[in-house]
Amino acid sequence: MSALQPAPPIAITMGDPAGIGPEIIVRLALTRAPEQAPLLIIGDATILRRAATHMALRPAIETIAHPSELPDSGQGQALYVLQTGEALPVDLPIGRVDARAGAAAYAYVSRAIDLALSGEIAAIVTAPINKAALALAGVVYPGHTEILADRAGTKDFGMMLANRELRVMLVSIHLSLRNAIAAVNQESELRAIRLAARACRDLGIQAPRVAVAGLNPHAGEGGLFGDEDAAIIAPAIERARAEGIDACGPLPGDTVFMNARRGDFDIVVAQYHDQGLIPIKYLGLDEGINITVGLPFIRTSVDHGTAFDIAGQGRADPASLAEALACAEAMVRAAQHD
Ligand SMILES: NC(=O)c1ccc[n+]([C@@H]2O[C@H](COP(=O)([O-])OP(=O)(O)OC[C@H]3O[C@@H](n4cnc5c(N)ncnc54)[C@H](O)[C@@H]3O)[C@@H](O)[C@H]2O)c1
Ligand SMILES: N[C@H](C(=O)O)[C@H](O)COP(=O)(O)O
Repeated sequence: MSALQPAPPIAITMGDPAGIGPEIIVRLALTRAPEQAPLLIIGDATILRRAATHMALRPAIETIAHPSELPDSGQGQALYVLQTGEALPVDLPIGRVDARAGAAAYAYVSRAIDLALSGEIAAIVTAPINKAALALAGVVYPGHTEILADRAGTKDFGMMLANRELRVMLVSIHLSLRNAIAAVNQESELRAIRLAARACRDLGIQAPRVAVAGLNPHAGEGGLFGDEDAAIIAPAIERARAEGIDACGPLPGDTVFMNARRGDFDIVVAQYHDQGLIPIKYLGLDEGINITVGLPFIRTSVDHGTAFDIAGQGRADPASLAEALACAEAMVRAAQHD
């Protein structure tokens, strides 16, 4: 896109209406400067108004039929809502798994994907969905990432979580631990290493240093604790190195994140969901974000879930959503200058 053309707006999907998504969106809007562009939300105006009322906040909440109706600037603290589907009942239970909420959350993401694929929005930022509610609504995908990748028609995608101290790319995402171990093969390793290097380059790191965490304790300790590290992961790293990627490992999973955090590596490839996400989330949910790598459009997300335990109490922190929006804005600017 030409640097002279304004980019289309970024859309935030509201997430599960019974979770903290609506309240962190309202709080985020009120942290913005009035001269900024207003937020475009794909969701439900009734539920956003309810969240604002619970918190005794009064942002302007307008509904629109298309992103092109969004004012350019001057209403930074307003929420413009692309209402998707029937309005939900104002007494929809808060903090509970509900099939109506799961179906609505899925509809918001689907609408966002349509708009991103047609170029009518520049990026998608997602507030959290609840996977149990999604499943109760009959949605077959476990999470956003799988929905986005399938709808975008790509199998070459990955989940990256990042904060100011660490970046992590996962070899597998939403699988049982047993299935995640079974999913460790040379192709899944190589794909994750390539995506990790690509994600870093997209963030402006010219020669990314990629560390690969081992699967077994002490990366197998010479075969004493399993042979996957030597038999599968090490050869995949060699293949990545032959392609020119500065990859090393497998390194013991219990210390590789510490080494990356002190600056030895730009990103760590983690062998399964919790191996990679525990170090990120342990540093705090407020700075972390989730980026889907490999899509034909930009997607960032909060690093936390629907937090049903505090939903409706006005205590949810919008910091991760603010970071996810800021990251999407930076990625849109970078893409404009490509
Ligand atoms: N981006 C996403 O859509 C996303 C991400 C993670 C989890 N989830 C889903 O969310 C649901 C609940 O997951 P969970 O309970 O494991 O994790 P969670 O992140 O919802 O909650 C974990 C803990 O962190 C707290 N917390 C989370 N976000 C917070 C915030 N913004 N401010 C203050 N405290 C916050 C919660 O109160 C809770 O104590 C699950 O269905 C899960 O799959 C969705
Ligand atoms: N694995 C993510 C996490 O724990 O933060 C989360 O489930 C979100 O995944 P999606 O972005 O695919 O919904």
